[in-house]
Amino acid sequence: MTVTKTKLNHCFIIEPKVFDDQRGYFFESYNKTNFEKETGLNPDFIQDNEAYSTKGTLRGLHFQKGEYAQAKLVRVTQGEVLDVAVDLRPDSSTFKEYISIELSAENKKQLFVPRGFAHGYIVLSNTAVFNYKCDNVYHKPSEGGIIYNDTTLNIDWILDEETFIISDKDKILPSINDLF
Ligand SMILES: Cc1cn([C@H]2C[C@H](O)[C@@H](COP(=O)(O)OP(=O)(O)O[C@H]3O[C@@H](C)C(=O)[C@@H](O)[C@H]3O)O2)c(=O)[nH]c1=O
Repeated sequence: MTVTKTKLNHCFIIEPKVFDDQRGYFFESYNKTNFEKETGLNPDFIQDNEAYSTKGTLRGLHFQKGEYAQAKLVRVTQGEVLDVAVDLRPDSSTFKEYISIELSAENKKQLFVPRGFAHGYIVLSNTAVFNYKCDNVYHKPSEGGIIYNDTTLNIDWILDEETFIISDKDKILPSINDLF
């Protein structure tokens, strides 16, 4: 696997080594030992999630607060998304900055999103299956979020906003400056 730093501290892009042969391909989608060696981090992943969405679906930007904060290792197993991570750690030199990266079943890239970040994605292909590992349990009362069209972040979600499919709860999230 190859691990590449992003401009956000502790947020890494992971590219697995893929073995192709006449049958198809094989790769290790997660290897704890190599992950820890290459990133210097040791998240204890305890939950795996999967979401299916259609084109234009935008989920985010989400986080869990306090003791229920979650780090996530995210990837796409069918289709393509634009994935976004926002640094919400006030003591970080990249506080209120974000990165975006295209994750797809084809490029097999993964993004490690640390605790203290907001995370979201939009589906660019007709459909997509999104998979991720979390190092903390889901806890609804601890949910928090930032509105996808936050004017401070000014994220380019690539697709036409009129086509976005967004949950009612995500349409009324606060701005980053309301939170901090
Ligand atoms: C995230 C989650 C949701 N649920 C339930 C709650 C709800 O009834 C249903 C759908 O939940 P949501 O609308 O919050 O799903 P979704 O908008 O896909 O939420 C996810 O978005 C991405 C961007 C993330 O980063 C994730 O951490 C998570 O917040 O699934 C669980 O049971 N366990 C979970 O871990």
